[in-house]
Amino acid sequence: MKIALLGYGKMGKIIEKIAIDRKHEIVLTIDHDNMHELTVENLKKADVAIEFTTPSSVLSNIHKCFEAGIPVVVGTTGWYEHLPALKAQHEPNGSTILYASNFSIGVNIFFHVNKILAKLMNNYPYYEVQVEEIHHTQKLDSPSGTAITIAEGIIENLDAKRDWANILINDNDNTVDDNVKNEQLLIESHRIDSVPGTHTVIYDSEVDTLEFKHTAHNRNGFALGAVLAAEWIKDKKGFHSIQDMFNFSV
Ligand SMILES: NC(=O)C1=CN([C@@H]2O[C@H](COP(=O)(O)OP(=O)(O)OC[C@H]3O[C@@H](n4cnc5c(N)ncnc54)[C@H](OP(=O)(O)O)[C@@H]3O)[C@@H](O)[C@H]2O)C=CC1
Ligand SMILES: O=C(O)C1=N[C@H](C(=O)O)C[C@H](O)C1
Repeated sequence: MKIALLGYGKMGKIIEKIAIDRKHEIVLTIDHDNMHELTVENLKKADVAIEFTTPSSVLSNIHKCFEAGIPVVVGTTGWYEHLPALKAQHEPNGSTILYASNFSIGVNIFFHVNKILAKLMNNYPYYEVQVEEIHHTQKLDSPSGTAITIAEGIIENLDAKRDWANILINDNDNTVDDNVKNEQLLIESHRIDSVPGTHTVIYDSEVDTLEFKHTAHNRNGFALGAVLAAEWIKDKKGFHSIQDMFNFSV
């Protein structure tokens, strides 16, 4: 499969290696300093594009891929508020995209179990729930896309929570935000050195604490998931989330 790589940072470089190991060919690599090469003509040389850039560039990159008529796998986070409008405008034209706040298999299992756990916790209202995410200090968006997906999974299934609120906590800052209302699910974001991504759902009561946690040891799981997604989407049409690719059952 011929792949166009949009974004050649921490993720782009690992994706390149895994794609080559899986016998794919990288026919175009776009980074900040050669953006002029991101043309419809160049994109048409690829079967699929994989996009891991920044929240401010992702939308225009998606539009370029749609214009070129190639499917695009999007890992960039921090842009999902534009998804409904993008879908309404482009799905009817047969444009193809697969997006995920997290491509790792472990996190997608986590998403699934998180929903089941939230439903169960309706029976135990004396537990207060909170989401915590920890990422490296270069991360541009907060809360993380993964934390938002986790929060949405809880809000869909736990009657006590209606929406989420975020606080970004700096090292050694124990500020508690009084503005978070009872019916809001708190997402606490921490930025520490080079942490690849840690997410925890915490149910706390007076007598005990229940913690459900995913820790990424490195970025390889995200990158492999993105290449698998590119293989999956190559001959499909329309708007897909990664849930369409995974089919969990027990
Ligand atoms: N869904 C998932 O599983 C995962 C998602 N992510 C998300 O992916 C995104 C990228 O992460 P990461 O690789 O760690 O970030 P990096 O900052 O390491 O890489 C982003 C790269 O994109 C480049 N870039 C900036 N603007 C453009 C543009 N217009 N076109 C092409 N390239 C551009 C940057 O160049 P320069 O530095 O010169 O500006 C940089 O090299 C983030 O949004 C992150 O949250 C990350 C890991 C997993
Ligand atoms: O920026 C990152 O690094 C990551 N971003 C994604 C997110 O926002 O959830 C996925 C992963 O946690 C790493």
